[in-house]
Amino acid sequence: MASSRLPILIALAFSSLPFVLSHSNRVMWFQDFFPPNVCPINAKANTFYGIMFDAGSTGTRIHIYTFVQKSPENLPELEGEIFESVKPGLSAYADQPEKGAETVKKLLDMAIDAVPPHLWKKTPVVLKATAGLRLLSEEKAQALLSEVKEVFEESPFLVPEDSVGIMDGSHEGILAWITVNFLTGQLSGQNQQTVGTLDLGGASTQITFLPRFEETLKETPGDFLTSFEMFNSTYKLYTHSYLGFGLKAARLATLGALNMEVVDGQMFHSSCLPRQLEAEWHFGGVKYRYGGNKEGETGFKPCYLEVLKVVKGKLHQPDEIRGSSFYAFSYYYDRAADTNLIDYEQGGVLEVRDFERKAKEVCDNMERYNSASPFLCMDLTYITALLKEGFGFRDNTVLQLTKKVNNIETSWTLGATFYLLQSLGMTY
Ligand SMILES: O=c1[nH]cnc2c1ncn2[C@@H]1O[C@H](COP(=O)(O)OP(=O)(O)O)[C@@H](O)[C@H]1O
Ligand SMILES: [Ca+2]
Repeated sequence: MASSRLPILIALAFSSLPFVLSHSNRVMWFQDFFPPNVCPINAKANTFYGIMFDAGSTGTRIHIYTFVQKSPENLPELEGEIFESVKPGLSAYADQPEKGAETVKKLLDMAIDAVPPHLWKKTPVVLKATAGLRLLSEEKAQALLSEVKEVFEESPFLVPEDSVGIMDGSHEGILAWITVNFLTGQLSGQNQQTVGTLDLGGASTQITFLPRFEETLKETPGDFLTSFEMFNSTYKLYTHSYLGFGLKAARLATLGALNMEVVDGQMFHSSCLPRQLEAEWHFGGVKYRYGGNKEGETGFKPCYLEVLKVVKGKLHQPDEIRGSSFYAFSYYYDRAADTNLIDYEQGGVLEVRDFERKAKEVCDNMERYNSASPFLCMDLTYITALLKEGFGFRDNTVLQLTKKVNNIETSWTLGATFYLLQSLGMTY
């Protein structure tokens, strides 16, 4: 595991996050962990762990973070991460919650191997679900979550209150922003130049940035702005999570199948798909049949018009972002890597117009790209439309495509772990 030696500098809680414990709780926890007069001396003795599950719409992932407290007066440092994932996500087990929880158990077994036994009881484990569970009925989502809670309670780890739940979409954006800006060193020291973040999941998408202009704050709807404190600064972030605008939900919307009572055998067509295609697709526990326009048009132009209906006028467009550059990950990264716009391991820097160029290339030569994924044309066209017509980015807006920084995944889970540890008094 590579050591990134990054001090945890996230010190305070969101007023809106339900993570705050009483002061007395915090002190107790801390005393238990580092009893007075028994100051840990070697690095091993002062290592601690945090386990955060991301129950995403397309997969479940475990992030096991290792931290080292070098000395009592210094802030803990992030030492590394163990990451593993399984597909499909919990929402695919909407009708078999026990089976869904088994996938979590398999991942949790990794943590049993990774965390030394004497620290199990002091290692917190938390699972936060995102858009996949948000889209399920309350009853089905709760059934899944309570099975997961049971798995946690049967494990040897520390199970805090609220250890299993559905995360608010705005927290998803803010926590990812904290992760990226922490990993890139923007949250410490002087001359902070924070970067905005774009996350494209399967079922929802988030945009988050720190507005620089008073004008942006004035023209932004109140529920797109969240304040929180870190060190002695207050950050007022612009963030929004658009449910139903993730890449896979957008496929359904483009096909006209999103939120539809799908009749058995019903076929959905699109000009974004290879003409002769006829196939089935399972998403969120529902089976969809889809195919190309056998007789009608196919290719980039008609596809863009179809996709445009999904995004046009549906998203707030802050003027300020047109000239800024953003970090983009998740499906932005995956689709850019799939089409060699960036290196799969290294990531890279792109402009919005690169996605459009690639979308044209793929959509106008659909049969050639068919083998990789029949949805490649639709996905790239959606990304292009989302960036340009949805958020209002310019053709030359720069995107930094990133999967990992210092060998740590760029995921909201790290930001969430900071808050978890904070709430347990393991950082200060
Ligand atoms: O920690 C991570 N590392 C790498 N990729 C991730 C991680 N978390 C999410 N992803 C990416 O997120 C995308 C899927 O989104 P997800 O399943 O989280 O949907 P949701 O956010 O709408 O619930 C995929 O591109 C997947 O590779
Ligand atoms: Ca996600």
